[in-house]
Amino acid sequence: MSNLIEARNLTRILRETVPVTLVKNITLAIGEREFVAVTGPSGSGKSSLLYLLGLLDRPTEGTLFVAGRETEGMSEAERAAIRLSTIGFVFQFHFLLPEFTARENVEIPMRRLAKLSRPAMRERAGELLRSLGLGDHLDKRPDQMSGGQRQRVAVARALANDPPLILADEPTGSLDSRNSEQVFTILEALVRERGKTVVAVTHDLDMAARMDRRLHLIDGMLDGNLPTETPKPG
Ligand SMILES: Nc1ncnc2c1ncn2[C@@H]1O[C@H](COP(=O)(O)OP(=O)(O)OP(=O)(O)O)[C@@H](O)[C@H]1O
Repeated sequence: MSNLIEARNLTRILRETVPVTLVKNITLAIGEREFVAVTGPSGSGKSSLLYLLGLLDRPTEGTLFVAGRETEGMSEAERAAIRLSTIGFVFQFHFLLPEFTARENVEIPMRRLAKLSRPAMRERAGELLRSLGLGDHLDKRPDQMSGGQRQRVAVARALANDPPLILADEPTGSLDSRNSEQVFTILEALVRERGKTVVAVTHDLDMAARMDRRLHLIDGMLDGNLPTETPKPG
């Protein structure tokens, strides 16, 4: 199994008047078809780690390979190209563009990648939304949908360019329990049925317990400095 992410001694220090260490000495590998939770107390560096792994931020020290490519010497344009094709993001808040329909929001990353024809993009956006139970909402704008529906549109948008890796920062953090469960089930199905790797920051320890692996952060460091392995079911 090849690794989608390999990080060695990843450290990120903010050079403020007083330096702030966001994450420190993180070494980890995440393979294909893994469902990984990032847990830890508030302020322990979970979001900071996810941003580094997603090439939204650069480490101060250490090396990071994403999909087999060393990222350190990359230009912003190269990093953006990898993000677009290899990584889908889901955040706590949906960040859909309010003036566009669900389908258009899902088409936007496809337009940026520009690999499909316009009709094929439209078709694929519709298929993705239907597969997430949103067939009746293709032409609705975000303000015409519920919170749970909007977050499912955000998941469809993350899948737009068929990336192998989905990074999610508290994807159920602003949802009620029923919608949280629905979004969790969708993320799980992305791994089990579509072969994606999902790495999700969560405060919800019950959810984390249902994932394959937990990366627990304390003060910016991995607990024990080793990923906690648990046997996979089956
Ligand atoms: N731009 C910044 N300037 C100063 N401190 C920062 C900045 N960004 C993050 N921090 C601090 O770095 C630490 C890690 O933040 P981070 O958001 O990664 O933690 P987290 O585990 O995701 O927290 P939460 O669970 O509350 O979202 C925190 O103590 C935070 O206050």
